[in-house]
Amino acid sequence: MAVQPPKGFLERMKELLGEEEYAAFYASYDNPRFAGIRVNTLKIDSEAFREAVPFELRPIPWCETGYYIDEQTKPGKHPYYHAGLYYIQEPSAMAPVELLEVTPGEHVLDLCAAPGGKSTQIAAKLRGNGMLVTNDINAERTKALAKNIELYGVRNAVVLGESPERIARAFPNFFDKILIDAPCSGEGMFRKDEDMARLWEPEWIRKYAGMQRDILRSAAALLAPGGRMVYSTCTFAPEENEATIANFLLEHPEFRVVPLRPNDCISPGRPEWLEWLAERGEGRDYPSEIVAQTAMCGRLWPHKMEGEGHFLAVLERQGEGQPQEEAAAYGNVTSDWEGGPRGKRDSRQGHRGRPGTGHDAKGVDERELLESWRAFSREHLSEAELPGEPLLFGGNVYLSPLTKDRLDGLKVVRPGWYVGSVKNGRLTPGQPLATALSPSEAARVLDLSAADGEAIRYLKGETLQVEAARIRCSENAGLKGYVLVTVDGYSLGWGKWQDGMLKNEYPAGWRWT
Ligand SMILES: C[S@@+](CC[C@H](N)C(=O)[O-])C[C@H]1O[C@@H](n2cnc3c(N)ncnc32)[C@H](O)[C@@H]1O
Repeated sequence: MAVQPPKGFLERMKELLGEEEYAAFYASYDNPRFAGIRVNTLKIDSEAFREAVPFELRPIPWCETGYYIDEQTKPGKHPYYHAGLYYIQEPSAMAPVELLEVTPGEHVLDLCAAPGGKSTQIAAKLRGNGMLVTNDINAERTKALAKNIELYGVRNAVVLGESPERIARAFPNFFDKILIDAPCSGEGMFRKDEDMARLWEPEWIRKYAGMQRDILRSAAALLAPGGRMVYSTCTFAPEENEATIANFLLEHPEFRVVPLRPNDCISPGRPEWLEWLAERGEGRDYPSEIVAQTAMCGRLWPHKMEGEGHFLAVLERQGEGQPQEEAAAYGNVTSDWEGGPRGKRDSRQGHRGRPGTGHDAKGVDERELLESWRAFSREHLSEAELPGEPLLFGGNVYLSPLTKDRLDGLKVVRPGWYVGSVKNGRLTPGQPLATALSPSEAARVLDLSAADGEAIRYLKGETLQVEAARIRCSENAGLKGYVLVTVDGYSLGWGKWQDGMLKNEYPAGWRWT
């Protein structure tokens, strides 16, 4: 057996599943774990991806952009990984976002998001239109979340490090879709993460169930009428799954479970386990219509499909949805937001639109800084208008899908797409500007090849010898200035060319090691 699950856990599972199913469940711990990658369609479409990558790919049935891979291929050791073309993700973890049914233009919240696997999946579905607010209460974990948002080229995300209650106070009824990938006792991850198996304690179940109920309560207040949310865990305990949903439905009659159609991969919820809990004095009796709805939730079982254990519930809030056409354009939220999630904004107010109106906390003049951004755009970017509201935050310039006042009083990790920092009136472009730019949006591009090792040398931070003829300049752009470095056409970072040498601007913390 590759991993030995805790004894107390196995005893519970035997009681819940019964002898026959338990035998199959237990045997699944003899199987190797499954590894997966998901295509980042913000950067490359699935067909081009299948042709480009050297890995053997096998489709994951529940995620159109997901593939099983052989872990031995080391997917993290390829320049395309550094170009953000794919995310390495456990296959079952790709299911919740598929059920959220995100469409471009929506306001989406990922409430428990770090390190950001599901947020990058949501962002790909938004295709740059609408807004993703991605949050995690753990400050340390929001660093990885912000990095993933940046590596995967997401332009329309705000990263928060807040409690769900405080977000609910700031954004009541604001979101069309919410993902609650809840903190849980992690019983479904023992095969993937041996530490989880070693550390697991039965007390965790009750502790996490309490947290999940609080988080769901806030999520309900954040969702617009007619909106949808998906609740997911990677644990088997009914206290954290069917019982959490039953309690939620009891408290929130305006919600109903959207039935999941069971198939070869998704098994139904286990309403009978509510009774099992009640008999042990650890649950309660629920009205029959609530019990029936827990059967419409989904379970992914390691003995029935190729992935780790998960629980899924799709919940819809009754009521009229907001008119979708108002959400269609990126950044259409006004600063004088009132009486509803969306206001209209003159679409001409793009990033060259409304000027800054004061000084930031460091006393820096916003107008001056925003002018530096405009000057940079003229010199180093092509004519294309980039989306979002330019705003100053901590001395850096961001393009944000929200206006600054909407974020007042919240713990903001990134108020939007980080485009650069300003020193002595000049903007130094940020790495996230490069990763989210397409080559056609940059004034100068140097394309490296993944095949000949030059891209890896760039990713290691080396200075490259580059003939002038290799730099592709847009009309009116000279060779001097920031060069967008790409690998086979996909953005990696910045460089600066002079006299046959490319000075490497790839950040030290991102380098190939
Ligand atoms: C299952 S993990 C999320 C994984 C993530 N969705 C992904 O796909 O990469 C649960 C996360 O919830 C966070 N968390 C715990 N309590 C929270 C709370 N009260 N509010 C928001 N996030 C919380 C944890 O820090 C943890 O990062």
